[in-house]
Amino acid sequence: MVMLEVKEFGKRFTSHHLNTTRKAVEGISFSLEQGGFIGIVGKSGSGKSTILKSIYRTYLPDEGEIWFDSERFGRINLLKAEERQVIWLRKHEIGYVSQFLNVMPRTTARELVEQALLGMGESPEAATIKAEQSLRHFDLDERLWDTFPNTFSGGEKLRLNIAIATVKKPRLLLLDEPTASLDYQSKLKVREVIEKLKADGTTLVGIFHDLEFMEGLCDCVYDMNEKALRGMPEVQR
Ligand SMILES: Nc1ncnc2c1ncn2[C@@H]1O[C@H](COP(=O)(O)OP(=O)(O)OP(=O)(O)O)[C@@H](O)[C@H]1O
Repeated sequence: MVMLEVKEFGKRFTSHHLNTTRKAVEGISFSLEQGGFIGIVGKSGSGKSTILKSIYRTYLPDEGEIWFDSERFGRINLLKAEERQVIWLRKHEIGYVSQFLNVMPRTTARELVEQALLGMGESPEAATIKAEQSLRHFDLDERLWDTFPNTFSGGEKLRLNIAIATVKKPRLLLLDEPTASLDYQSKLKVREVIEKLKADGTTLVGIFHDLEFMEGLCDCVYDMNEKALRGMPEVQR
């Protein structure tokens, strides 16, 4: 079953102070089966993040179509989805993880994961149990659960970020260079997390600068330069 289908997608940005409009991305087409993992590769500024942010509707795309197989709304074009539908999809079906943790200040790690579950309609009791399971699953040290994440290390922030995004078991998870600021050991942890998600049947689209990191994880890559899908390239060692 096709989970995500991007057709002739394009996005322009307008600079109001310069009174100019510039095409950042155009002619992007690919599709992704349920449980698949596409890595997007291409040079800096080629528009990789713009694609992910448009799927998540942080950006409102202005060309083409992005079809998503939603449990709630059926096949839905994310470019045309209403604001209330987008909010629902973000709460329940589409997760987004970057290297940055953008969360409510003065809220503990445990509360952040619980809030994601309460937003989905879980009872407070179930939210407490599932939040703890998720924090444990992603190896966040128990001593950190009731503290504020602003002092967490890069790896700890990322694991919390992934716990928040995945606790709702999204059908589609978008990974926007989550490992960019991590050391090798922390990257290995993220790899394990992604392998677990894949094993659970989550569909993934990810951007990673490091091709070696993607090897064996992605089923194929979308190359922004060639504007085509292809198998994983051999990594030069
Ligand atoms: N909000 C925005 N307003 C104006 N221009 C933007 C905006 N977001 C992205 N751009 C421009 O769109 C182009 C694509 O940016 P994008 O961040 O998608 O590239 P990228 O391939 O992810 O780059 P990198 O690998 O360096 O992160 C760039 O030229 C960027 O300057």
